[in-house]
Amino acid sequence: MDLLRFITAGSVDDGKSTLIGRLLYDSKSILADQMEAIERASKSRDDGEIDLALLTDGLRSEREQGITIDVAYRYFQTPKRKFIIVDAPGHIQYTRNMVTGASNCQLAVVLVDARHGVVEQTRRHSLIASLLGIPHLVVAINKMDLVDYSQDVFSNICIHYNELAQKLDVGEVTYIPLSALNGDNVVEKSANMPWYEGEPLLSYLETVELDHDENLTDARFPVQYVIRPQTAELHDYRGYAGKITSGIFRKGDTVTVLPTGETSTIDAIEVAEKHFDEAFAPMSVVLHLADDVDVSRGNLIVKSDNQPVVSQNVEAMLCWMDTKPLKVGNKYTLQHGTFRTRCAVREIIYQLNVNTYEETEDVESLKLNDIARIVLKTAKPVSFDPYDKNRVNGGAILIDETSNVTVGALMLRKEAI
Ligand SMILES: Nc1nc2c(ncn2[C@@H]2O[C@H](COP(=O)(O)OP(=O)(O)OP(=O)(O)O)[C@@H](O)[C@H]2O)c(=O)[nH]1
Repeated sequence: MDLLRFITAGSVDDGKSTLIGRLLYDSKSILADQMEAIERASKSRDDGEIDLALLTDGLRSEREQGITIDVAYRYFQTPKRKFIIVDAPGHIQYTRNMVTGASNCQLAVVLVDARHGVVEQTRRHSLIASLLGIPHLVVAINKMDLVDYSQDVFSNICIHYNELAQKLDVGEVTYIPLSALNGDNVVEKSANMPWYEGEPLLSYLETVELDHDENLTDARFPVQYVIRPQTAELHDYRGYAGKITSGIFRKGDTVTVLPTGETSTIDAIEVAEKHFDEAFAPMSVVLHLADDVDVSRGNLIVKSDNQPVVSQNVEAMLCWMDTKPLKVGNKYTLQHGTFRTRCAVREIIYQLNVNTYEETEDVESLKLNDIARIVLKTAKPVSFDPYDKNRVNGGAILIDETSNVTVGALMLRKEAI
């Protein structure tokens, strides 16, 4: 069964907790003891209704203990698919939370309160979803019960959002009118909105096509370990262990080791001591090469006829996640897959206004949650693909050298001149 990993984003009080609660409740993914606890807690309410937000928030506070970055993960399953909901709470540190949670999501649910329409947070969340290259976007227009389930209200928000989406590089956008509180169009199709011809949220989540999101073209294998047994009879054995992050490798393929550029062919592909003729992302394998080339941890093995950019000058979009500002000239560690190198901030090309999407030049420093296009100079060459072509091999992070904390998320774009 396949797995859909999605993030929910919305301003405080748009109804995110209620929506997640409703999804879990109506799809019967709540454990019996959790259900009893919620029913007990809800009894104290005047209307005696079950408070679905209690379920989500209860789980959230459990998960938050001891976690520095504020993202909670929730799992549920229907007969059709498994789901992981990445729940990034909507308060102040939203950019950082959303970036942290969303980088490997295939879908984002952006909540909009039907009474308020597109607001600042909607713009910010949509921008981040677009920067992170999330291929599917659901605009969930919630609290439709408070606007008399009006088709006009829904259509106006869709038109307004569409204008915004034009300015961004967002993938597929789907609009769903719903009431998380009453359950309209969450799991069951709503009788209150007969004018809506689309599916309820859950059926959309169950059926949205995910296969074409996989990058099967660029074969990329970051080396995690070199395996070199010391026993005499195995003295020829040398394998490279790691996880294929994209594409397909076959026995006999001509490959190049980056950044050195040495070339060889694949002699064998091994998974749990069995041999295979081919392997693809996201399999963990041991590759054997025909020649005794120099390979170490952090190197990238690729097919020779499809190579990434290899450069020490890298242009990237950056989400800054530290309270200490980033300044031009500052030095950090860049981590790209299994590869690490020191780097310096060469330039801030522009800073992006997260609400108007305008670009400001002549910026010398960035503060927490800022987004900018920058140039890094690295000590060793980085072997990367543009993020919009390959999310795994185009993503990287910046680490503070003294505290060892992740301070920035990078979407690598191209070689800088
Ligand atoms: N009328 C109506 N109220 C709703 C709906 N969805 C949520 N609410 C109410 O809106 C308020 C906020 O809902 P929450 O689910 O707590 O909001 P949230 O966005 O999850 O907030 P945080 O996750 O805590 O940031 C609560 O009082 C909900 O009962 C809806 O569809 N209709």
